Amino acid sequence: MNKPQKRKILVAGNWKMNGNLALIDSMSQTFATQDFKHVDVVVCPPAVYLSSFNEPDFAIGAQNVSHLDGGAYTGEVSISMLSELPVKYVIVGHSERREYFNESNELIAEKVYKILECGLTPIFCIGESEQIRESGKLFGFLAEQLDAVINRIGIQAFNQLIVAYEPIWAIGTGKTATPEQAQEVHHFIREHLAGHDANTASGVRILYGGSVNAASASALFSQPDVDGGLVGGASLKPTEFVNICLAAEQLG
Ligand SMILES: O=C[C@H](O)COP(=O)(O)O
Repeated sequence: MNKPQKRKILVAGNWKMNGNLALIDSMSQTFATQDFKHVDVVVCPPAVYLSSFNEPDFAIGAQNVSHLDGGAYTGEVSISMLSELPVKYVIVGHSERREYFNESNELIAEKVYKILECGLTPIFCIGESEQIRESGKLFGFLAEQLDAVINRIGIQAFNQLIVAYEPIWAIGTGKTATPEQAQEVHHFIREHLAGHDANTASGVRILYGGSVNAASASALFSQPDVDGGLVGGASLKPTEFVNICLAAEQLG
């Protein structure tokens, strides 16, 4: 099924704390031979490499930003600093930030606010652990994550951001959600947003993340409410990542 025109498929590669100058080189060379028209491609390298790409074929995203504006905060990077770089997107709320750096729903909502205020596009991640899913609290848990942003900024924030649904049990495990599992949750997310504003809900792009690879991409991205992917491990392999983007291109 083709996506509505306004929901162009987006494929974002999140390198996490991986990669080096050699990977930037080989990724750029691999993409230089491609011409994607029906898919937006984003590469999110570690912060030190955000200025190292000279690649017109994909956009650049940061993996994190501070909620603070500037000052004596060793190690932090502000949104105004990112906005001086060729950065269009910022991942926010990734489960690894929530778990290892204690980022709360409220802090994440504040970061989303800062990113939007500066005119960049948040890739706002939500997702549940296996334990939450098995306890039957899945939808309530995801609703809380969404509501933190709605309460801080309003539903209109979702006109300018991208949601990424990443079940934690599928991240880096090789255990991809089935297309049906992904669709069920993406549909819930869209319905939840529609409870606030139907028009906003129908336009928001919702990516799936969790062990996406070239073999699983097409079935996932062809689900009616799945508008692309946030790809971790497979985005570190240029040919595999291009093949995921090609699968998306064919659905466009
Ligand atoms: O941000 C990307 C996700 O955490 C997915 O990672 P993965 O594709 O390695 O499972």
